[in-house]
Amino acid sequence: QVTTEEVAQLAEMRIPPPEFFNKKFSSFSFTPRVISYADTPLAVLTMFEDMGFITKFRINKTYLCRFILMVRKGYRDPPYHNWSHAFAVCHFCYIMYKNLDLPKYLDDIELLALFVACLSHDIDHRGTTNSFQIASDSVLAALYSSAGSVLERHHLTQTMAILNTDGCNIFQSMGNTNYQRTLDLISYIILSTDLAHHLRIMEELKKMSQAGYAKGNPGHHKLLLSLLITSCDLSDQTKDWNTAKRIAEMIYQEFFKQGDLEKSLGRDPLLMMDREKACIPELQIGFLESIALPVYSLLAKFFPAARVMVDVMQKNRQMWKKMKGRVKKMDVVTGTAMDSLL
Ligand SMILES: COc1ccc(Cl)c(-c2nnc3c(C)nc4ccc(C(=O)NCC(C)C)cc4n23)c1
Ligand SMILES: [Mg+2]
Ligand SMILES: [Zn+2]
Repeated sequence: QVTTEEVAQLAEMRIPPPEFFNKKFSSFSFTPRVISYADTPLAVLTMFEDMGFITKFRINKTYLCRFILMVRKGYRDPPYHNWSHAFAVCHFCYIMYKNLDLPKYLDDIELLALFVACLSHDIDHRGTTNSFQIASDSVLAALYSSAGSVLERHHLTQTMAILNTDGCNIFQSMGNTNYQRTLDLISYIILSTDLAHHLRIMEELKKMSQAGYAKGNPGHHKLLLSLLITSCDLSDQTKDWNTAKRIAEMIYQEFFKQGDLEKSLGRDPLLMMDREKACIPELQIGFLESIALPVYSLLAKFFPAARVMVDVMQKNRQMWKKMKGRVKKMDVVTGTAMDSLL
């Protein structure tokens, strides 16, 4: 629960314009992780307001404040899958809204569902993967493993639980039809944050990018919503090198903790989770080439303005290649130096 005081304190504040946080707040190059944890609820309010959602959907401001604070509280503090990640993800959704012409492709209600889903898409994440849930016979696996996307189903359940909490239902001013459609959209979008789902629809996404988007085709709306939230989920990698590198290292902190846990349980972790064997530059080059670059290349096919992020990501890949080269050389040098020392 969040306290009445916390909610009142946030609700009585005037909602500032985006520039209040930074004059580049709405640009692709802005790194949302510079906003302090304490200021993020107000920044989320600013984004809701700036996209016109509060007026358009007659959202009760106090309910919205309570909802935002409850979602923030719903996140744990693993190295990567914490509230800062959720805030970065929803910020990227906001800058796509501001810089790409999303309303030309998606309905208002789909955009609202996308933004809300970004906020809560990883809520109560434990810092371990779906396969770890299943292998460790966790409570979540017991609940959801038959349906797949174990963690994502849990994030969805937690989101619905908050919306069903007194004074948190930000959609209550909607008519029944729109209300139900919003919940259905949030469900679909959160479940589609499972990378396995994204990999399954890649072929369909490519076909849609070749055929061209048809606004009259509901299937195209769903495919695009999946692509957009995956773009948000990976968006740290579209930022400057220092940000991209720092966040990638955070992810491997989380992976290596899981690898240590698996070793202590007598199991062999994946290479990318084994701190003794993983070569982060090599793994990141692989992730950028096989997953991240195709995501933003597809995005740029629908939204040419997104091209800039492909270029930044290519530069980051070059930097990983340089890091890889340096590590290899160092190994050789150390090896030689060691021989001469011995
Ligand atoms: C969209 O859902 C997720 C869920 C969890 C994570 Cl950590 C990520 C994510 N966000 N940024 C990254 C970066 C920079 N590198 C990553 C390297 C590997 C993997 C990974 O899961 N590899 C397994 C393979 C079967 C695909 C994920 C990575 N990742 C995205
Ligand atoms: Mg997730
Ligand atoms: Zn995420």
